[in-house]
Amino acid sequence: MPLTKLNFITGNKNKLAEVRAILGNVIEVDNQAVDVPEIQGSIEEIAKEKARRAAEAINGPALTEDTALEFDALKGLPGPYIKTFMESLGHEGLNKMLDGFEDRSAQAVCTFAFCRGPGEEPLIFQGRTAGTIVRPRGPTNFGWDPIFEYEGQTYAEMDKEAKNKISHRYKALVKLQQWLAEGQH
Ligand SMILES: O=c1nc[nH]c2c1ncn2[C@H]1C[C@H](O)[C@@H](COP(=O)(O)OP(=O)(O)OP(=O)(O)O)O1
Ligand SMILES: [Mg+2]
Repeated sequence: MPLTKLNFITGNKNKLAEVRAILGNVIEVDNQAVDVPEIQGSIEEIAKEKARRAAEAINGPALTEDTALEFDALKGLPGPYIKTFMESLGHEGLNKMLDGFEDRSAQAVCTFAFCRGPGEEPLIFQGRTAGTIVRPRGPTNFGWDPIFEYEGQTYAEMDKEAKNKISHRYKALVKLQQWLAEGQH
C-alpha cells in the first residue's frame, strides 16, 4: 500500500513547521504530539527506538526525528543529549563548554526514523550540516539556532527559506524524499 501521508510524531512545533515547509507539496504531513520516551545510546539507536515506540503508541505507521548537536572538541558530545544540555546550561553555558578549546566546530545531525507499525524494523534517513558554536545572535524561538553559525550567519539570523536549503533537517528530508520516490514502501 503506497504511503499517502506521513504521521510525524513530535512535540516540537518548530520541527513540524520546517518539515511541512520542506516537504511542501511532496506529501501530506500529519502530526501527533505523543510523548515518546527517549533511550540512551548512539544517535541511530535512539532514533530507531523512538520510531518503534511511536508506532506502538499509535498502533500504526510513525515518522519520528531526533536532533543531535555534536561538538567536535568534545568528541561528539552533547550529541543526542543536546536537549538536556540546552535546558540546563542555555546558550551561554553551551558556549562556555568550548571556551577552553580552540576548536568551536560542531555538527548538526538530524535523523528521521520511519516505522511501518508495531514490531517492524525502522528505516533511518540522516542529514548533517557543519557549523561553528558562537555567542547567541538572532531570534531565540528555536533551540540552539542562535548559537549555530553556518557561513557567517547563525541559523537564527537566516531567513527560514535559507535555513531550509542547507540545514541538517533538509538534508535528511532529501533522503526521505528519495525513498518515497522509489515507491518501495
Ligand atoms: O534545527 C534546530 N535548530 C535549533 N534547535 C533544534 C533544532 N532541531 C532540534 N532542536 C533542539 C530541540 C531540542 O532541544 C533538541 C533536540 O531534541 P529532540 O528530542 O530531537 O527534540 P524535541 O524533544 O524538541 O522534539 P521531539 O518530540 O521530536 O523529540 O534540539
Ligand atoms: Mg525529544
